[in-house]
Amino acid sequence: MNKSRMGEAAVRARDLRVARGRAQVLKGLDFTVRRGSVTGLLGPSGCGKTTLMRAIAGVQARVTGTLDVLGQPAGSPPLRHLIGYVTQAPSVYPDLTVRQNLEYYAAVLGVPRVDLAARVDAALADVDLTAHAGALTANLSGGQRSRASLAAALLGSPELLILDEPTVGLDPVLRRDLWALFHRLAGRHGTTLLISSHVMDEADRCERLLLMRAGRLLADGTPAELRDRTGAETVEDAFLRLVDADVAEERV
Ligand SMILES: Nc1ncnc2c1ncn2[C@@H]1O[C@H](COP(=O)(O)OP(=O)(O)OP(=O)(O)O)[C@@H](O)[C@H]1O
Repeated sequence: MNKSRMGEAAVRARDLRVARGRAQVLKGLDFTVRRGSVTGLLGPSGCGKTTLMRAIAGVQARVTGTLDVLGQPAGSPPLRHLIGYVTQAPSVYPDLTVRQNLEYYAAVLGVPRVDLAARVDAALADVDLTAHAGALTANLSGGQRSRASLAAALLGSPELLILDEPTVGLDPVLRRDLWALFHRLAGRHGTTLLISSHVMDEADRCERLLLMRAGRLLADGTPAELRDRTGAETVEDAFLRLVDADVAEERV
């Protein structure tokens, strides 16, 4: 990415609302995600993280308000090649090997034939799957399969990577390595990463945090700011205090 664009908004939401079924699932969110940053999206199960990610990726129906992504309205066709979205469900084909999957996705993404093998090798190395390149995807563990999906998303060198709980089911060493990869992508390529997680100790690995509860944004700031604001020692405690305060306010 052009360095001069760092610091611009990768995502800008104003009064963002989403209805699913009869319920209002996102209830008027206002936030900005800076280009080239690693932002964590945290909150209890069902608070709307996946819905928000789907809206940003342009695949969510019934979105109202303003939602600009990389300077264009979410869902605009040119954004398709600029965004990598890795859902919680692996998107790789079980009856192909890992390498065949990546070759297929590289071809779909329009990677030139001469670059294809090198790109696939780099993506395999990034997610630590080189040793499993020839394995049938059906025979991988759950964590290996989700890393194969992540490798597929990396092939297109997206400007915005949206990762829905990418570290679920991974051991601490792999989690640490993946977080190092996320920061490398942001630092070296200026990629913007929006990463959801349930795991609060991962919050400290993010530059910025968006804390959600029940379809609303509870807090938006750096881990240090959130700790200072609440007087808590950990982000987990800060989050719990913010939730408790929010629940108490609702009861009034
Ligand atoms: N297809 C759907 N139709 C109707 N409501 C839905 C649908 N999918 C999700 N919801 C509701 O929308 C709300 C937000 O769900 P969402 O999946 O965005 O939460 P989440 O924070 O990502 O949860 P988790 O951490 O468990 O993945 C929930 O109350 C859920 O029940």
